[in-house]
Amino acid sequence: MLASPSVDPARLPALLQAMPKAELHIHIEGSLEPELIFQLAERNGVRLPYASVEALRSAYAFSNLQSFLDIYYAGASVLLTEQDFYDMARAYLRRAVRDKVVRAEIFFDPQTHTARGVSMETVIRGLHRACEDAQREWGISAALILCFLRHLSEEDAFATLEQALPFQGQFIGVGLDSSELGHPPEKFERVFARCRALGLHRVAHAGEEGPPAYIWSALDALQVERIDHGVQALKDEALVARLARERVALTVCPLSNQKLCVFPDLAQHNLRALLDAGLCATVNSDDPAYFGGYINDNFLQVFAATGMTAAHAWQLASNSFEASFAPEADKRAWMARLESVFSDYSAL
Ligand code: HPA
Ligand SMILES: [Zn+2]
Repeated sequence: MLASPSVDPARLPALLQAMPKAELHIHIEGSLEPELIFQLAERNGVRLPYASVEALRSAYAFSNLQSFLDIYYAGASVLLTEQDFYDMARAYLRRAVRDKVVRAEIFFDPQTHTARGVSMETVIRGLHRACEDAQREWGISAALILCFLRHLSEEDAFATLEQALPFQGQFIGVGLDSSELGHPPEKFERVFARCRALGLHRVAHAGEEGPPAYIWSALDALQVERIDHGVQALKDEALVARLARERVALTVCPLSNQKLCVFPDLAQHNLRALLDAGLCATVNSDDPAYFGGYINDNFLQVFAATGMTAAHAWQLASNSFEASFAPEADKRAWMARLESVFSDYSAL
C-alpha cells in the first residue's frame, strides 16, 4: 500500500480532484443552489423574501452557526413535492460524481419539511429515488441519514422516528444537527438508544461550536459511530487519545468552519493537526451551496492554505472509506482505485 506516496507538489491539486473519495457530511438541503431555490419557488408558487438569485446569494454572509441556519431553513421552504426532493438530490449527486465522490452519505432534516405539512413519505421517496437512479446511471453509491433537529424536543424526535419507520429500508442511520450550543447530545439519549436497538447507524454534530464535553456525551450518551465536525476535540488531550484509540472518525468541513467563523481563516484550520494527532479525520462540504464550495473546493483550498501534502491526501481519502458505512467489499474496491490513481500521479 502506498502509505507515503511521492507526488510532484505541482500535481497535487490535480491529484486531489482525481482521487476517489467518500463524502460523509453533506446536508442535502444545504446543496440547494440559489438558482434551484428560485426555480422551485416559481414551480410551487412560493413567495421568497429576495428579489433575485443575486440578492439571495449576497445574503450569504454569516457570523456563526445560527446566522446560517436561519437562512438555510428559509431556503428549504421551497421544497414541497417528491419531485422537488428528487431534483435537489440529483443535482447534488451529479456534482459529486464530477468531484470523484464514489460514496455519499447524505443528511436530510425531515422536521424542516414535516413542520410545513410535507409528508415524510414525500421527503424520503424523492431523496431515495434520486440515490437509486444515481447509482444505476453514474455508479455512485449513495445512502441517506435522517437528522433530528436538536433545537426541538426529544419528544418531537421520537415522533419523527415513528413517522420514518415505515421507510426504514430507505435510510441507513440517524444524526443530530441544527443549533448546537445549549442543546447537548444527552438531550437525545433515549431516542438514540431506540435507534441503536433498531439497528440504525448513529452520528451527531458535536464540537463544531460546542465544547469537548459535547463530543464526550455524543460518544457516551448517544453511542455514535462518527462525530460530525469535532474540531474542538483538540482542546482536550484525553478526548483526542480516546478518538484516536477507538478510530472514531471526524467529518471535518473546512469551508463551513471558515464561513461560520469557527476559525478566523483557513490557514488556521486544525485539519492538519487532527491528522498529525492520529485522528481519523475526513474532508466534507457540509452545505456546499452556502459555503462557497463542493468537496473538491474544500480539499483544494484547505491544502493550499495549510501546506498539506500528498501523504495527507492519501490519509484523508482512505479515512473517508474506512469511516463510511458502506459494505467492506466496496471499501476494498475504492482503496484499489485510490492506489491506482496515486500510482498514476507518483513521481517515477
Ligand atoms: O454545520 C451545521 N451544523 C449544524 N447544523 C447544520 N445543519 C446544516 N449544517 C449544519
Ligand atoms: Zn453539518
